[in-house]
Amino acid sequence: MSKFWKPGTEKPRFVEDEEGGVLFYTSASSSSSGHGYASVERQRQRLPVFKYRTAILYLVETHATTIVVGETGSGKTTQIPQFLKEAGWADSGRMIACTQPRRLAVQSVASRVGEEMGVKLGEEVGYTIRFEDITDAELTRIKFLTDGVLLREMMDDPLLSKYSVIMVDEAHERSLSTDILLGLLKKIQRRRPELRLIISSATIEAKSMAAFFNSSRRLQGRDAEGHGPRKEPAILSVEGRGFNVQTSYVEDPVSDYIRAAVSTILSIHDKEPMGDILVFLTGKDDIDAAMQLLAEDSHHKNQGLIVLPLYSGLPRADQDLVFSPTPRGKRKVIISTNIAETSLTLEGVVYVVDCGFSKQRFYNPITDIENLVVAPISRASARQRAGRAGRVRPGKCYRLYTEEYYVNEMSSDGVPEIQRSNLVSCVIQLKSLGIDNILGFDWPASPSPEALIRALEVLYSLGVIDDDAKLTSPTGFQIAEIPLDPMVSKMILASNDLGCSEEVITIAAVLSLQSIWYSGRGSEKELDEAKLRFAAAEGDHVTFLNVYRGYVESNKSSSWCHRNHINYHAMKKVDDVRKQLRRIAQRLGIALKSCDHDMQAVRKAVTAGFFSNACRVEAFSHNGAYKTIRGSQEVYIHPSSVLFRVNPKWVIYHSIVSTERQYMRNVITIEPSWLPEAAPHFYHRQQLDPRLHS
Ligand SMILES: Nc1ncnc2c1ncn2[C@@H]1O[C@H](COP(=O)(O)OP(=O)(O)OP(=O)(O)O)[C@@H](O)[C@H]1O
Repeated sequence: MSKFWKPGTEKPRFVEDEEGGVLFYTSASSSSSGHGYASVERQRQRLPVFKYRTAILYLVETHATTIVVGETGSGKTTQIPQFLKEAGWADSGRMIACTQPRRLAVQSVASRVGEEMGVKLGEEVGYTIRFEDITDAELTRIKFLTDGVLLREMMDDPLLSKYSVIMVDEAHERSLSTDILLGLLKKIQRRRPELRLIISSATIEAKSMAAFFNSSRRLQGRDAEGHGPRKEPAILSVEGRGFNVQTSYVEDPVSDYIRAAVSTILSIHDKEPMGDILVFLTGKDDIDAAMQLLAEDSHHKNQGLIVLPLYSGLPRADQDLVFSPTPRGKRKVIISTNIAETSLTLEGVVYVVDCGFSKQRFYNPITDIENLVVAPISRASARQRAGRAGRVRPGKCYRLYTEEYYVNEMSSDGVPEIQRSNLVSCVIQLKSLGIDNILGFDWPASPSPEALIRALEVLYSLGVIDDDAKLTSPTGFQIAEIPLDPMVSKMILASNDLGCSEEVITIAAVLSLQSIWYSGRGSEKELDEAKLRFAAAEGDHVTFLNVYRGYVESNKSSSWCHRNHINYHAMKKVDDVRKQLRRIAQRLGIALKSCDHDMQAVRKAVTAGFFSNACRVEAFSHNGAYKTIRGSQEVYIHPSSVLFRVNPKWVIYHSIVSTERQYMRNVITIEPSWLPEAAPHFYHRQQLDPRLHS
């Protein structure tokens, strides 16, 4: 039976892995970071992928699809787009695209490549992520972008005609957008034989990728005259990795990975030479808890540590701190979610601490609930995490799980996101690109028919598709054009008739961020008090409106935000997203109108989009339990909501997070009679009436 490490009793003890502790090797010697072009050029030439330059260019020239397999740190992301540019693939106004599953990776890889090429970011090298476009229509030749943004670009340019080569990076991650993209790119290739695809993937996935791109008979060989690229994919394996990363495992399983991570950090700081530490935990709550524990360290082993969080909703200024050089004599500790798992190079990082878990989406089509659940990572993820050390010098990785668990129990790859997600956004995207037979679409990994049917049902109820499952005009086309979750887009459309588009656009902008509150260490009480100053009886959405109004009345002042525990950078982002959404709304013919204080209009607009997330409080519940109307699932209001402990009878939630319970985040009160009005097919009156009288 496994032994468990008890927090506070002893520290986790590590053993090196049996292969001599060496996961990665290189012939290159350690180097410090390069400043100036010459040293950057030397660094480029040391990367394993450099030796394959000619082979890569030959394969891209002669094959429609090239799958490049290589270890993390071999230089695929930063070098291949440059090789292509140097070889002329971006001449005559053409462009090279490189997609990433994560926004942070897009930004950081683009700035690295810009630096290596000695050009200003946004000119020859640029990037686009949702709501942020740092490219120049005339100048940009290499463009980094999220796979989701490339999918959006297809709405205006279905054949992606401005790109000569599209590199889909980190394809093994099997993100939802990557899988949709791969299916669509395969289709585009038939219409544009001159388009070249490069799929960069970890070893295990390469064969299935090749099989996918090879799976159509029509794709084999060259054209009738023997011209053009070969249509069956080429696979190139890039041998060689970054620097040595010595891996250790705990001897016995740990029962509390946050405490184990903190004592590992302190022990590295105590015993190991200088070098930054990157710690992988699962989410902001974990990160806050670990930061708190580090701050409380009574033995003062934390002296000289600069502790920084890293997660997807973090404001840009805080993100920049993570990438900034570590002051002399100090050691940075970056505590991150899995957003730092792939494609990132954090120059100072020598040590990686991996808790072995991440937050993952799981959608249940029966209950129609998509949860973010803390679940074990795969071996592929663990290797990616270890690969964040050893990028510019040798490193060490401390895994907070046993080697036995890593070898025998951890799954080799995770389940593709498409098989564990709500598919509403995915279906509308395909529909808007004219793909009507969703069930027959050529997916790299098939989604479950139940999830597809659920998505079609919700889209039908939203009025996005008609009886023939085609996009409705104008509603369906309008919703597809707004770069937001279709439910949020529907809420914006509904606000037109309800005369509250200004308010609803503000709410949509706030919901597009993770949080607008500033939750510093030990300031939970002050944050709760600040929230009370804005709290609205109608719920969180209306509270956001109060905050935004206050922000505008303060002349968008940073000190006002500071005083009220509101994140100033988040508010600036809200303003920015708001401006973009207002422009889109105007283009779609939505009148920009304010309803002033008529919050019923706002609540009805939210209901129009989110009717499928309606819940009713349990009649005899003393602990604030709710039941979802559609799936009869037990859910609770999240403690961060202004309606926590208020427990109004009928509510609608924006999303669910699962910890020990299923918690509703961002909750608003509604009248039950609005549900059948908003979605008559979804809610029949008969279904609701008995509950109304209970
Ligand atoms: N910002 C940076 N500062 C210093 N060196 C960097 C930076 N970005 C990349 N490098 C160097 O380039 C190497 C290759 O990075 P690149 O992202 O191209 O690798 P990769 O093969 O795509 O790996 P991954 O799949 O992990 O992203 C890094 O290991 C590092 O040595």
